[in-house]
Amino acid sequence: MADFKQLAEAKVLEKLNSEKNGRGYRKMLGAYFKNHRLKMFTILFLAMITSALAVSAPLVMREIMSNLQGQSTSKFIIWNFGWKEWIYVQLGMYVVLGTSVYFLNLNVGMLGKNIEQYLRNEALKGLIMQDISYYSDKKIGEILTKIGADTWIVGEQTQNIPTLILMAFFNFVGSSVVLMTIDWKLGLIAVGLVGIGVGAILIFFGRIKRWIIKLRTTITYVNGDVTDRIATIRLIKASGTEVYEKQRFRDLHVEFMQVVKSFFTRLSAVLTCGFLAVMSLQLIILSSAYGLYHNNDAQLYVIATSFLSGLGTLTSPIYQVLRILFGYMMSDECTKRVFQIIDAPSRVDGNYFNDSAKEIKKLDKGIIFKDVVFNYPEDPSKNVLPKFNFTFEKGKSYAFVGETGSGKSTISKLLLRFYDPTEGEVLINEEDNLKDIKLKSYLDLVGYVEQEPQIIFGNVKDNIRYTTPWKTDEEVIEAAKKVNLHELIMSWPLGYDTILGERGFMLSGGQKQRLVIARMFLKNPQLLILDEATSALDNIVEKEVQAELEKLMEGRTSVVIAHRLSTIKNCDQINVLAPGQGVVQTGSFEELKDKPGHFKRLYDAGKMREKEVVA
Ligand SMILES: Nc1ncnc2c1ncn2[C@@H]1O[C@H](COP(=O)(O)OP(=O)(O)OP(=O)(O)O)[C@@H](O)[C@H]1O
Repeated sequence: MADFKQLAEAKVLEKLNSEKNGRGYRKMLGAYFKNHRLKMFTILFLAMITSALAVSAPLVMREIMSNLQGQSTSKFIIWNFGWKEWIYVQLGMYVVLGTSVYFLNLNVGMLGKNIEQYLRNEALKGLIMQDISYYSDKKIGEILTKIGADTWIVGEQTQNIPTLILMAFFNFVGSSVVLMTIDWKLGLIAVGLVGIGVGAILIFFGRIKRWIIKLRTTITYVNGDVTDRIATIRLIKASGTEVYEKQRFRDLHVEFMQVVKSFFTRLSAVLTCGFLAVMSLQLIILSSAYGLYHNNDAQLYVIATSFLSGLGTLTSPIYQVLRILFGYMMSDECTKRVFQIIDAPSRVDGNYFNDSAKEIKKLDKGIIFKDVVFNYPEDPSKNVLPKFNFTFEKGKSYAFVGETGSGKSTISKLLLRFYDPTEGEVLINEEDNLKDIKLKSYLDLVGYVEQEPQIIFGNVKDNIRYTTPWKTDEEVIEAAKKVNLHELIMSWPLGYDTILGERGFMLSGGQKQRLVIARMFLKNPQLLILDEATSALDNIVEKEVQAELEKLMEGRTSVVIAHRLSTIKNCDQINVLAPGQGVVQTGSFEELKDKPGHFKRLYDAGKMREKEVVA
């Protein structure tokens, strides 16, 4: 656990050093209001009314008290008001105040939620547009914390911050004027003391920022860890490590609670100081009032009551500034964290918004890897594919085999444009650089089946037509029949409307893979990429699924990546890769199996296992 503390500390330092780069809360809110001026003015207007009415309450109170004391009958514009009339004025003010408070709450409530939703949408857009390498070094739980909790905090605080700022300002200015009008000497003392209090808070809060960063970093780390463990629940269940994990979670939260405690110790200290300052202020004002007017009881009574009522509004900025600063710092930190996602540059631009990029309608020629060199951007010093020239002719099937780590899957990732080549080009239809075309138009022509079938949360129908949502129910059923899934699906009470579990728990490995193949039948791609599509299946199921795949491959350009040589026997060309060397052997299965070299070694090594299947 010690490394966890170091990590949080290191992150805080890194954050404080790179602070200037992030888009913070103020900038975000400013940009939002620039596009929503009406909303901004409505909130400003309502806050002004609310605060004007709140601060003028002591003035009306003074009139009521003076009239009750029989001191005067005041003129209000043109009428002479007695104490009863002033009470009606007060009641009328409450009605207007209530109405403006209602609409103010409604507007800022909606503002908060709109901002939360805006940030969440932008972050999700950023995540979807990211290239695959973005996910290599990030925990899903950490990303979810930013998308879920951080945007929520910004939304919640936004409901309070703009109103609090306006209220603090209007309350301070308004009640200063009112109190000075009532008695300038006492007013000056009160305003001066509140000013000193607010200044002290501002100085203190500069120091609390570090703790806010630490708090968010720590909870993000904890959430990342928890999500990661839940995702590997099978490993925990299969290892019987439940008790160990329970203790681990507890330890993790002990660390978190230590950070929380340090934070709240500091926050409580400043809140207490604020509270004591407000209390002392009342005492100081009352004593000063007594000192100034103890000879005149009636005046002392009027001034003391109206001042006490006004002091509440004058001192409220102390609490409001505290809440503003806390909320602002929290939101600023959370906004910066969300913008880390939104502003992260993607290494691959799929030309989704580039209207001048070419659309590919058909794959009517081959695909060429021209002088392709590839190193993963995550590990740029390691060369995975040295200079590599290769042509995938239209309609032919190509297999890539080789020992683990030789770069087989890398070829499929380059064909899918998960990555761009470090050097060289991938040419579609033998002439268009994959980097320059609209990626979606190309991917619409590509089918991809990988080892881990991707089942989305939803019903069977929607899963099968995930890439082709316009296909009819009949076509979906036809595709399911082709992969021998129809009867199984119909045996379920809800048939094709059955919801598949979040990660497809209801299906066996072979059934999931069949469902993905049905998806491909429906998509009818012109280029098919099978990356270890059957390697997670046992021999018998593999044989069945392999038969479905061979049906699917018929007449299409196919790229098959496989460990089990039985699955590539019928491919037109087999290419053997060696780590860091690229293709070291090429030929048909029959040509290569007896020829001394890499393939024969692989073949001989797997012979015992392959024998029953290949024969
Ligand atoms: N995201 C990545 N970042 C850095 N290096 C990677 C990444 N993915 C793969 N590699 C490295 O690239 C090399 C080739 O990986 P690749 O997955 O293409 O091998 P493979 O032949 O498909 O292996 P296997 O048969 O085990 O699936 C390996 O050394 C691997 O460690």
